[in-house]
Amino acid sequence: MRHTHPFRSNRQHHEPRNITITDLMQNRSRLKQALRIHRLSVDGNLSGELKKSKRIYELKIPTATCDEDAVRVTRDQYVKLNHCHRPNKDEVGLWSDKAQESSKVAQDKEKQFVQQEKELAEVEAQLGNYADILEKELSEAQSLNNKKSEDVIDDYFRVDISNFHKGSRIFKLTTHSSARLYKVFLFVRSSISSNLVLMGEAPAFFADDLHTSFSNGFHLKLKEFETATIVGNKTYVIGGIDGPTSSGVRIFDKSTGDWVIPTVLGTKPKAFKGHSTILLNKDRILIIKSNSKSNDCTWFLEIDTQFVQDQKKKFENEVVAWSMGVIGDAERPIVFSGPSGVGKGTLINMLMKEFPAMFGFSVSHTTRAPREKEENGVHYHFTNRSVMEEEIKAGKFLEFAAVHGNLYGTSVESVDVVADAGKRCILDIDVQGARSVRASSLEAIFIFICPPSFEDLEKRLRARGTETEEQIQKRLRNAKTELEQGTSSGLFDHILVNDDLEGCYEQLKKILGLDGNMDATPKTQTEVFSLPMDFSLSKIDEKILIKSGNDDQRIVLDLSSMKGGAPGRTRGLCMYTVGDLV
Ligand SMILES: Nc1nc2c(ncn2[C@@H]2O[C@H](COP(=O)(O)OP(=O)(O)O)[C@@H](O)[C@H]2O)c(=O)[nH]1
Ligand SMILES: Nc1ncnc2c1ncn2[C@@H]1O[C@H](COP(=O)(O)OP(=O)(O)O)[C@@H](O)[C@H]1O
Repeated sequence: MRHTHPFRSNRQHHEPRNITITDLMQNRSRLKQALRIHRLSVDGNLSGELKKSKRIYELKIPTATCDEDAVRVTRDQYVKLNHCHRPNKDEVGLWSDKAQESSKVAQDKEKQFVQQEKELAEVEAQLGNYADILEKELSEAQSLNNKKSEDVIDDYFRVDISNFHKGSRIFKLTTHSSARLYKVFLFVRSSISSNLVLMGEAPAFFADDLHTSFSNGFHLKLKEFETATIVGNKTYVIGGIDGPTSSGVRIFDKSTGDWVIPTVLGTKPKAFKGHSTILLNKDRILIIKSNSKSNDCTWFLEIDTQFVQDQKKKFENEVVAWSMGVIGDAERPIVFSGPSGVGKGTLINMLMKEFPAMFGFSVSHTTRAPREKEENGVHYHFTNRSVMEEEIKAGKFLEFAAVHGNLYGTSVESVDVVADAGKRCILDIDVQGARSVRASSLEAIFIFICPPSFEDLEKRLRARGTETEEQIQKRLRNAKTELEQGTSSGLFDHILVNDDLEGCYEQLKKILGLDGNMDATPKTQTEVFSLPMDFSLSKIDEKILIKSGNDDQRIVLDLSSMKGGAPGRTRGLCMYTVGDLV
């Protein structure tokens, strides 16, 4: 039986065409010869689809796979890349430089962002270089084509540079059907290592073992522990085991036919095996981890919440954000603001000393120098401006502001750490920061502390003895504005005058409901139970039923009091087991 040549263009058919493993294997030696490829991998992990539409071919390769490949190749310092293009001396030098850059990047996080940008520019430049090489080979191939008749590979793919853009690792390849070389260059940029890896041979792409077919008309082979959730034109593939090279989330956009690696914000769940998902309100995906404890099984991937929409504008890319679900109604965080020297720190210390199990302090980042008794990681995370600016760009901060000539910011993590300890979070931030937090999903209580008079404030600031005269002057100047804004903006729920310290502290406790006889233990603790390995999820109103496949265990996750969300925790969840579902 004459086998149809899988790579030969067929001008009669403009239907999508898949290359099967069988095709590939049968043509292997010929391919290798024609391509001068030493190794043609037919790797079960790689799958893709070769689609023909008029004269445009698209090669789609699951990006997570590319990622892993990319990193392996990076570590091997390019040697393994030498499959289909024998690099010249300059190129080898270039790539080993790049490999060195990669380890440097890993060691030196400070330079990561700058490095990424630099590398991206280099990739773009290199794409230009390779386009020239490809162009040359194309004409060679065309002349070959005139000499030989049969037995040749007659599709030639050329990287269409216009399709290379940030965040996407799928490249459209344009065919030149008269050419005799089949060669595909994959240009892959790894977002984590910020290194790039270039040039592999065309991996095996095949379609005969695709086992997941989606109603929205594309084929996708999911890896183990991956789930796919369809939201309109987009399919969110969430990875169960999250390697260091993968964001754990990739999105297939049906309208463009492209895979997109989104910018992932928030603290993502640690590696887990197995999970189920269910879409909520089209703006977030609920993820329930298998084989986990009820206090650590619920996560949300926000895909179109207000926060995510705002971030999409900022990053000009697809954005998703993780938020961990917290069972129980964790108490609202408390934001303290007030001019320098008013006594915020003093009041906060009193509160934390009297109720150590109840409150946790959000340790801010700052670029100001530490004071004599201040400890890194306790009073502040002391950092420098360039690092902090990079981290701000990377979305690490819930809020940040320039105060008295320095940068200050609350990282998402600093608030999460307190919530994870089951404690109520206290933030000491300026008025600008308070405004940002008000606009966020943190749902805090806002308390502004005033001095009895400006003279008292000045006295306290001088008596503290931690600032130079110049710094004191600057703080006093800023205090005027802060006092104006704090007392008139309606931003704060409570305004306390710190005249007599003890009196002020009593008032504070009253606001927080701590004045009577009360139990000063955290209120978030609820019974912890285990979730099964296999279960199904169904949604009934605002309740999610988690039903075990093996036994009669039924768990209800009640989302009716759900609040908060990225960039913090999603709180107010209630989870309980039931015998019979009513
Ligand atoms: N926006 C914001 N302000 C902060 C943060 N941490 C501290 N601040 C504010 O920065 C200002 C200066 O703080 P600091 O240098 O410790 O001086 P102090 O106010 O005199 O104790 C104060 O108003 C703090 O409330 C933060 O993470 N974000
Ligand atoms: N009610 C008060 N009366 C007098 N001194 C106070 C009072 N509250 C705080 N102080 C003192 O004022 C100084 C500044 O207080 P601090 O808590 O460091 O202010 P902030 O954190 O707002 O900058 C400290 O030396 C503190 O002991």
